[in-house]
Amino acid sequence: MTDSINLKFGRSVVTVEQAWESLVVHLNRMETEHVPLASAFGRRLAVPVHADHDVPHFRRSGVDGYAVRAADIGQASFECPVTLQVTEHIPSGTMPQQTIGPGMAARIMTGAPVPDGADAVVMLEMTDCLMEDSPSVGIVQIKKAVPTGSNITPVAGEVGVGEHLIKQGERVGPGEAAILATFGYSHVPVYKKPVVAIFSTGSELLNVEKPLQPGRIRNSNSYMLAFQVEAAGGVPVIMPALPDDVAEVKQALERAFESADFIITSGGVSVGDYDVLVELFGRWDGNLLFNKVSMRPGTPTSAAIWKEKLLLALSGNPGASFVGFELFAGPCIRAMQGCEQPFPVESSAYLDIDYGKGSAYPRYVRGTTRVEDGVRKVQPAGIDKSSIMVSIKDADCLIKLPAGGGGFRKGVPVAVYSLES
Ligand SMILES: Nc1nc2c(c(=O)[nH]1)N[C@H]1C(S)=C(S)[C@@H](COP(=O)(O)OP(=O)(O)OC[C@H]3O[C@@H](n4cnc5c(N)ncnc54)[C@H](O)[C@@H]3O)O[C@H]1N2
Ligand code: MOO
Ligand SMILES: [Mg+2]
Repeated sequence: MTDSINLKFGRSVVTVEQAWESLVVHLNRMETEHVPLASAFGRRLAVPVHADHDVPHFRRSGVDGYAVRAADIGQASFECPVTLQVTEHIPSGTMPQQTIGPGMAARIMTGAPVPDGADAVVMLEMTDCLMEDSPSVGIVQIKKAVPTGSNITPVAGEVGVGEHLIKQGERVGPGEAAILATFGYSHVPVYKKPVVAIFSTGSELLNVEKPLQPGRIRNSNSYMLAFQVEAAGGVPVIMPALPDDVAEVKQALERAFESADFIITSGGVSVGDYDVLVELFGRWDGNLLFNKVSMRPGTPTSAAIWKEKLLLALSGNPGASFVGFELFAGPCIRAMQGCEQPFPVESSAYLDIDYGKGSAYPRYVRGTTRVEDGVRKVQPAGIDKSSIMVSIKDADCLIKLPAGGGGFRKGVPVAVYSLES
């Protein structure tokens, strides 16, 4: 009992940044697996990607037209076109058969290999095709002079062999998919997604399908957290909500640790009589990393290691759970999949309202940004209380307000952490 009282009231506080440091050293990288490229969206690469060939790997025409020798058409104009002999037609995907000599041209399509001897391509609109009686022979009139190199992408003009293209740990999005496909990754080595068990604690919680009962509420945090897990790239597993019973909570967590890579709980971390996580940490046989963070909401956020796995215990108030997840759990899920910079990145915006409340600890206010006349402005997404659930949906960032007494005036620049959507 004395221990748990100490844990409740005698907690030593760490900063958000110190909490980050203590978390990263205890995170385990996930194993890797190969997934089909079409299923790799949002996954994190387990290897760096280098070019194993040049792009393009042949001299590529950028337009539909005629491949020519620029010197041959140096005097060409609409009034005085230059006539060239057409040697062949080159569709995309076929190799030219003939070298372009003086006085010759080849009809060529966008994306096709430029024949040897040619050093420019003239757009079709600048030409007149004459005597096109056979597919391979004809005469063309060129009505415009173009400089050497026109409309040709040289070999390696986009990417040279050996070039580093994507870092290990980067998330696969549309641009990465294009690169991976270009270099033949039909299957992509990625980190496995961490399986994240989500427990809400509290005897007041009703399952979502249950009718309301006096004094009881439906469990909303588990679903909110599950979607946050998905957005961060993990696999959420919503576990049955736990009553305020230490033995039951301990047993459920120990069982979950057998299959989950990471456990998140919400509720039961404050100083209340039934705050079970505090009781549990009081007799914890693992490593307690922190149990108080200098932040609002979520001051009693706690983290512990048990058998090399991480347990993050978030405050039960919905706003505190949401913010605690974004500051700590999301980064952990990203780091477990090799993300090099998993923590929120700070940018800035101008505060769009007076914010009256000072705070003993830095505040991480759920915020909504907008751009007006090119200026990024931000304001709280709703009533800024950690018990308020309904405005979480409007938050696209966290506004970081430093600790201090006086509040903040409209128009001051503030630090903002954008939330991944
Ligand atoms: N004497 C003090 N009381 C409180 C303090 C304090 O410093 N001294 N801190 C307050 C702050 S701040 C927070 S945040 C909460 C933290 O509470 P717990 O983490 O112990 O969470 P609970 O007591 O279990 O629940 C708090 C609140 O949130 C509701 N809740 C919990 N789980 C869910 C869920 N899954 N879905 C929806 N809502 C949930 C719960 O019903 C309570 O209303 O403590 C303050 N008190
Ligand atoms: O610290 Mo409580 O977690 O503000 O909302
Ligand atoms: Mg409580």
